[in-house]
Amino acid sequence: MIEVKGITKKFGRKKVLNRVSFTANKGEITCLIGINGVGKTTILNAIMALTPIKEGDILIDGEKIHKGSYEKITFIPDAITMLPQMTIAEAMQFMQDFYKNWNQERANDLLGFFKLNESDRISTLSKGNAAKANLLLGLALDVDYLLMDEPFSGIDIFSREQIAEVFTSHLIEDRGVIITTHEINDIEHLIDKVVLLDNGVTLKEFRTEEIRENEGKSVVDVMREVYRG
Ligand SMILES: Nc1ncnc2c1ncn2[C@@H]1O[C@H](COP(=O)(O)OP(=O)(O)OP(=O)(O)O)[C@@H](O)[C@H]1O
Repeated sequence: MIEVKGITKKFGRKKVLNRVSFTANKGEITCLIGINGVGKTTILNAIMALTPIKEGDILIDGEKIHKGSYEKITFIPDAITMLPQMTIAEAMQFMQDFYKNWNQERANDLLGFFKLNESDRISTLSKGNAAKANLLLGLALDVDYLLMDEPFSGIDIFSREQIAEVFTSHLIEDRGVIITTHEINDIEHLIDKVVLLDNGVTLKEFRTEEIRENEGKSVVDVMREVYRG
């Protein structure tokens, strides 16, 4: 389990996160939702120790996060970070050389799943295929937790659907996933848990199945209540 406990982050005088807390379980998809600029990426960066936090703790499987924790967790940014002149095959080779937990078998599975051509250069990929190649490079790592920043952002509906399918496939297995989004519609059915954020605080944290079964509400219903109420 990833436990984010009361983290506070300031950029200059601006407090972006104000004691944000939530948990994300292994084997589940947890979605951080909030409008642009609410601090979703900053939370993922804080978990990855890419940005220092002022207060609070982050625990992974009960232990305070430390250097060794990053063998268990990976961050998939919202855009591919490989050099544009690389082919997908070269990008995969780079990952294999760099990370000892690279899983070539899963990478090949993902190539087929996303119908990507490994001889294509990154610079020539459509937005949708670039997003898929980006996910492939992260999902092929053998880690217990995957953090994904806006994996559905700016791509067409068919690519979104194909990316959504990967979440219910064997390619995710029993790993824990945290994704950020401001568009919930396409992916509501995939999500186990939702964390609603606003003004640097956690407004509400809930399990989708519970609100569906107990209150007959969708995630969007709860969002309307919380954000407009
Ligand atoms: N390095 C930085 N220096 C100063 N301010 C920053 C920095 N990074 C982020 N911010 C500010 O912190 C706030 C939260 O940014 P963040 O990128 O975490 O939001 P977000 O919810 O991920 O937004 P989006 O949906 O647009 O990606 C924003 O107001 C942003 O301008």
